[in-house]
Amino acid sequence: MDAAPRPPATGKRKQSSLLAFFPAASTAPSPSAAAPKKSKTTREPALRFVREHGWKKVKQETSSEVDGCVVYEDGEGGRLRYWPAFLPNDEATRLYDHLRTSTAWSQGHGRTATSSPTASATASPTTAESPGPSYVNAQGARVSTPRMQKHYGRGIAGGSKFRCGYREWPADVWALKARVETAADRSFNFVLLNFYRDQDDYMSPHTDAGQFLGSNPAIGSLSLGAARRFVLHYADRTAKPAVPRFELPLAHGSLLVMAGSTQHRWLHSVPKQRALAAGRINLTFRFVLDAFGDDDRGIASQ
Ligand SMILES: O=C(O)CCC(=O)C(=O)O
Ligand SMILES: [Fe+2]
Repeated sequence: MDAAPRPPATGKRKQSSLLAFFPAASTAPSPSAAAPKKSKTTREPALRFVREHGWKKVKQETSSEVDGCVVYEDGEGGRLRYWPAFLPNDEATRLYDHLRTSTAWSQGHGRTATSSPTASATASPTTAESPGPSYVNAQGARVSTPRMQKHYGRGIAGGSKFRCGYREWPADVWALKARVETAADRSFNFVLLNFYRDQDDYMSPHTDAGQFLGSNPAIGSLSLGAARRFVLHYADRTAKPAVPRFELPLAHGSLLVMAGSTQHRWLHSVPKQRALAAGRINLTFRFVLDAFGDDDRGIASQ
């Protein structure tokens, strides 16, 4: 029996919370949900445009620390840096297998009603996933977050409507954080792990915004396992003639850093993807601002 049921396939879901995470109000780890499906982790060819609107490849970056970075800018202050092979293939495979089996994954519930993407991309947060009991979709059905999650690091409290307790970093994730910080040239104090068990798990269009992340947050996003489509949608859906869209397949062992004003104008998502032979784990490293952090290790540590 699958203890982590899928949301019902009730058609197209209206989207765009300002935060795509939130630590689950739930739940015991589910052995069946976290159980390996297959662990095929082949590296995809580097980078492919489906359509290119807005984002331009500006340069191939090399540094003494981490080579092989491709930089994209949207001309409006948004900046992506992508390392297709940030981790060696073997290491990425070991890490994927280890995190998949050793993490006490839980499945979140709860996303408040959404507002229009155009408004949400620029206004203060009015919508977000929250640790409520369930998410009521456009068809009125109650569904669970369509992936498994875990967070480590800084608690979020102190006035934010998003709350979670401090959770101790496992040594391997802490070590990874240091490497991502070196590449991104930023400090991080929080990580969210998303486990997409198979082709039916996904993440809806959203921005990684919220007062507790500051106005131009840098997000370090490390991918392990099956390459999934990472789609950026221009948040202004009234834009003519077409909604600009940019797409990267995030490769096994790759690192993507979103920075500058990216979160103001672009929604991102990981859609369902047919014919996938494996799961995927993504770690998004963030920096939670002091005013919203809560280091009281007694709070909601799980
Ligand atoms: O899985 C991914 O690549 C995206 C994760 C993400 O957008 C998030 O955690 O906010
Ligand atoms: Fe996100």
